[in-house]
Amino acid sequence: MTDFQKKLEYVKKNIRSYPDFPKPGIIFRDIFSVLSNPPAFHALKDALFEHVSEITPKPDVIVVLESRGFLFGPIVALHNIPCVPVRKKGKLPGDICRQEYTLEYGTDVFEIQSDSIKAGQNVLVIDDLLATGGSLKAACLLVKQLKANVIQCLVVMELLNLKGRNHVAVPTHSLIQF
Ligand SMILES: O=P(O)(O)OC[C@H]1O[C@H](OP(=O)(O)OP(=O)(O)O)[C@H](O)[C@@H]1O
Ligand SMILES: Nc1ncnc2[nH]cnc12
Repeated sequence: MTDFQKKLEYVKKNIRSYPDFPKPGIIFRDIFSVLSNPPAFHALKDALFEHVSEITPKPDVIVVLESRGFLFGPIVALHNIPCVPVRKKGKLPGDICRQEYTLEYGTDVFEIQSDSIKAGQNVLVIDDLLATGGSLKAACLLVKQLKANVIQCLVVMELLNLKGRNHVAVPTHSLIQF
């Protein structure tokens, strides 16, 4: 096992799981249990940095998804990559693009500021978790509305049984799988 894999095993061990939350049948994977454990959070930060430093071409922009994506995208943005938020409806000022999407437990609307990404830029989309893929799919469609290219979607955790990556039309990487 490489040091990189050991780090991720350690992080995975520190993710608490809550059966039947927020609805019966769903196992909630609580990423905040990593943030409350500094060695585990450091290990995750190192793994994220290592992964992103190997992406070619280097992304021009990182798009982060509200709200738990906001925990990790800005850390990676410290590689000197501009960081742009995708937020839930009604929270962003100025001209916006909008995309409705479905979740493992509901529906919502994502928005991005129209001038936040330039046409043709290479974008890395970051979120905490891939479940059904609805959120990443919507984020990719928003980037497409701005005529930019998603070169990769990156998540900390992927729920393999939901096969969400089949709904995301771009290369998708997860650090930890359940
Ligand atoms: O692959 P999907 O089925 O789209 O699900 C994944 C999304 O669901 C969760 O966010 P949620 O909308 O619950 O919001 P939060 O981050 O604000 O808690 C999670 O943080 C991902 O963004
Ligand atoms: N099972 C799950 N655990 C944590 N966050 C989620 N978001 C969507 N599904 C989730």
